[in-house]
Amino acid sequence: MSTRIKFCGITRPQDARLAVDLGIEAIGLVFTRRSQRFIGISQAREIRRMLPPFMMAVALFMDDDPGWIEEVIAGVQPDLLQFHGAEPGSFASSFSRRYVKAVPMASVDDAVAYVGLHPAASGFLLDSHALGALGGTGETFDWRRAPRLGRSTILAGGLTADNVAQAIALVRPYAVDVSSGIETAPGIKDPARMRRFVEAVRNADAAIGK
Ligand SMILES: O=C(O)c1ccccc1NCC(=O)[C@H](O)[C@H](O)COP(=O)(O)O
Repeated sequence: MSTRIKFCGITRPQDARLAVDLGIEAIGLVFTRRSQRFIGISQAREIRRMLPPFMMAVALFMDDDPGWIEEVIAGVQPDLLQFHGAEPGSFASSFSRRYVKAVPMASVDDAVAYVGLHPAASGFLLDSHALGALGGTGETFDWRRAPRLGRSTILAGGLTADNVAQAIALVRPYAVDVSSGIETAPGIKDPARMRRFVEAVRNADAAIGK
């Protein structure tokens, strides 16, 4: 089973188009207003419409107001929600949509216990940031701390074309998630880096017989 790929923090149609052409599985749209990668509903809807069947639009939130989350769901129709804050499981599952919970690895000692707080989550995005801090920083964490969660493991935080092979070999994640490692500036993706990242993941899979 090949390693799935998600490009997070997409803000421009041309970047979404290349993501489609590269055959990756998902793009992330950031709806938390504090982010430099924030995207509004009308732009997000335009990008959402460009996605072919079986490619996901993931809506990212961080301790956002439930009214805003409902507005995004109604306006964009994301396939999956992704929560990066201190949202309890009851809150995350109250939108009747599948969701992924980010695990703030800088603040979490026992990732397995943290995961247990979200029994309804479809997956867990292991990210480098601390609880309450913004993601998309380009920082890595010690991959040896990654819990073994099988198909629920999404590895994130500081991945690039240069280090993703090592990360895949060590963690064997279901999917990898990248944002700043394929950018020239926050929210501005770089076509060459996007291509190199996908190539590096494909080569890493081949090297471990995946
Ligand atoms: O991207 C943001 O600005 C952001 C803001 C608040 C919470 C999460 C955010 N991003 C999450 C991601 O883009 C990724 O899931 C992940 O953190 C990877 O980022 P990077 O280290 O830049 O590859």
